[in-house]
Amino acid sequence: HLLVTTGALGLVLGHPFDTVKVRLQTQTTYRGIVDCMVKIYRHESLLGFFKGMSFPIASIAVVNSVLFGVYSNTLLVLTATSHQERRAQPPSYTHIFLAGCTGGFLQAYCLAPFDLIKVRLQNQTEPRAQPGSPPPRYQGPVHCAASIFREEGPRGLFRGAWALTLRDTPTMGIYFITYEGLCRQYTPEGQNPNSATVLVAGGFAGIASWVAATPLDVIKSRMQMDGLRRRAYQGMLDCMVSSVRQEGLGVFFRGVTINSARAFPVNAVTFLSYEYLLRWWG
Ligand SMILES: C[N+](C)(C)CCCC[C@H](N)C(=O)O
Repeated sequence: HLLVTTGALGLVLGHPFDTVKVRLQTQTTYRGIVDCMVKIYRHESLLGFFKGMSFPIASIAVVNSVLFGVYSNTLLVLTATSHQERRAQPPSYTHIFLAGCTGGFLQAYCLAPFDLIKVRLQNQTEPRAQPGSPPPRYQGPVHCAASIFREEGPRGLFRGAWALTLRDTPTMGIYFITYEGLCRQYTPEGQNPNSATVLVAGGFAGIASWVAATPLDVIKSRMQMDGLRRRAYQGMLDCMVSSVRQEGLGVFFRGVTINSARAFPVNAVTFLSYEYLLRWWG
């Protein structure tokens, strides 16, 4: 329950940052972080920052269980040491990286439809239902899922899933390597890292992996928005090429600043609850 509660809390607090990131990556109307925040607040009120939040919250438990479950089981298979023995016999960084990649690969498939609906809802700029004004295209997460299914077919729900998988497979390896590396650096041999170490290592793991993930994150978000009206991109490669042509190489780092600010607290609490769970039940 702790994993679920703190994970959800981190997600709620981090969501406004995520919304600004997604808008900066997929829309050209904003000049920067502050401009985007001011416009959202003016046109959509505070509620605008929380669009698309319910599905990520509903799915975080499943997605994180898949990620951390696959990660620790892959490590178990690779190293043949249990959780209890792990502090005495720490796994190699190669094994950590491979286990992280495996976890990232499998969680990406669970995440894909939820992430798609989140991005579509976050990009709706209409203010909340006002009498007289036309309603937004999607009325909520379930309506959004049903509309995508109807308009774009069942495969439509997996739009951008390939880019998401490519984004997450190596960067989840980086995520766990950074976390383990920092923990080992600041923990005496054979001991468990203390809470402060876990928080800081988790926070930096979040930042490091998100910085590495940003180029494909931009492409992923753009692929997910494609198909809404008419298709603009032939595929992932075409999306990359035309984005760079139109906006320069800087396009690959859209939203990296605001996303890093979000990543630190969110991933600090994620790893803290992971460590507590391991110690209680591991
Ligand atoms: C691998 N990648 C960098 C994409 C994500 C790493 C952190 C995932 C975490 N649930 C979060 O929302 O921050």
